[in-house]
Amino acid sequence: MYNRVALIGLGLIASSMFWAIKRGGLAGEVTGYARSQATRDTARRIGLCDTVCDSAAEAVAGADLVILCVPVGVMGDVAAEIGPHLASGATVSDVGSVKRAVIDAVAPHLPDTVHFVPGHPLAGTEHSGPESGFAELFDNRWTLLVPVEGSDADAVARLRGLWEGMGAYVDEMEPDHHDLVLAVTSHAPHLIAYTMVGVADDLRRVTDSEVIKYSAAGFRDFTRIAASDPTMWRDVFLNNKDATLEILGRFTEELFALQRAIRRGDGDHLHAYFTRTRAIRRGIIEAGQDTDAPDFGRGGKR
Ligand SMILES: NC(=O)C1=CN([C@@H]2O[C@H](COP(=O)(O)OP(=O)(O)OC[C@H]3O[C@@H](n4cnc5c(N)ncnc54)[C@H](O)[C@@H]3O)[C@@H](O)[C@H]2O)C=CC1
Ligand SMILES: O=C(O)C(=O)Cc1ccc(O)cc1
Repeated sequence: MYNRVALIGLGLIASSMFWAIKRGGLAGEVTGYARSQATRDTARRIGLCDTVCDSAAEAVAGADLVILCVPVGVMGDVAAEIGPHLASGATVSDVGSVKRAVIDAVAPHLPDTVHFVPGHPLAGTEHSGPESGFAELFDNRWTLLVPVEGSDADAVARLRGLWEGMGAYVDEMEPDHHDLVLAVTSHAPHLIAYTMVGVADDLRRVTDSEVIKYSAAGFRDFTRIAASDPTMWRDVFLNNKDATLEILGRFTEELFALQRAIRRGDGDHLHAYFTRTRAIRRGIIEAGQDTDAPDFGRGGKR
């Protein structure tokens, strides 16, 4: 599908992309670059990328697809570094969890001769680094492509084909809408998990290790999410500030209302609220929107 793909930043997402590209035979050659020597050494040792380059400029030279797989806060710096070395007609994409800030940071550094098609795979784990990737990460998960004004339709279609080849379902979305949707579905939930684990840690003196020993599914999931990479998540919140603050504002209002219901013993309020939220989960399943369901994607449910 592409002759030469360059992956910049060799962590969870880039390494998963590499293994998925190899699994599907989707590119002639894959080059890679990471800022730290240690990451490049690890990548070479485990056979991650056909060629690991010692500079970003070298990695992107002659590539017809370049994908920025670095934390959101450094996307602009990396774009400035590679801009002068991009091949004419190449597509530049990214996998950042935030889209508007990345577009604003990256676009000014790209020459007019390349196509910019931002993207975001809605798939990940709490692990990071070059050894954490696996070919199946994107299987049956959504990837959102977020074309910018003037994005070339052929470049978008070709990139869609690559993601589908890596096992993903693909949709397109407008950048600000993406950031609001992700604030609800991913960014605010991560912050809530971080907070809950922080609260448990503050209580450590009182609870000793019982919180960990007896943690039921809910808290266990929070600890998994709260183990995610601190640099990545710092950058997500600093770069999706408005949407995250909007959602957290609504969240705290609802939380206060539930808190008051508990204090007042208002069981009706609690029961009505939990009934409504249960219907949302059932709605996801009944509408055929659960990508984990065995028949998802068949029978026109997508
Ligand atoms: N981890 C996850 O679950 C998901 C992450 N993303 C997004 O994907 C991107 C990458 O995330 P991960 O692969 O999880 O991160 P990671 O921490 O596993 O890897 C990031 C890589 O970028 C390198 N790097 C950092 N600064 C750099 C620079 N200035 N120049 C070159 N390389 C640099 C690091 O050395 C590392 O190899 C982020 O923008 C994140 O928001 C998207 C979907 C899921
Ligand atoms: O591990 C999890 O539960 C995740 O939520 C993974 C994830 C993290 C960040 C993204 O932008 C997309 C997916």
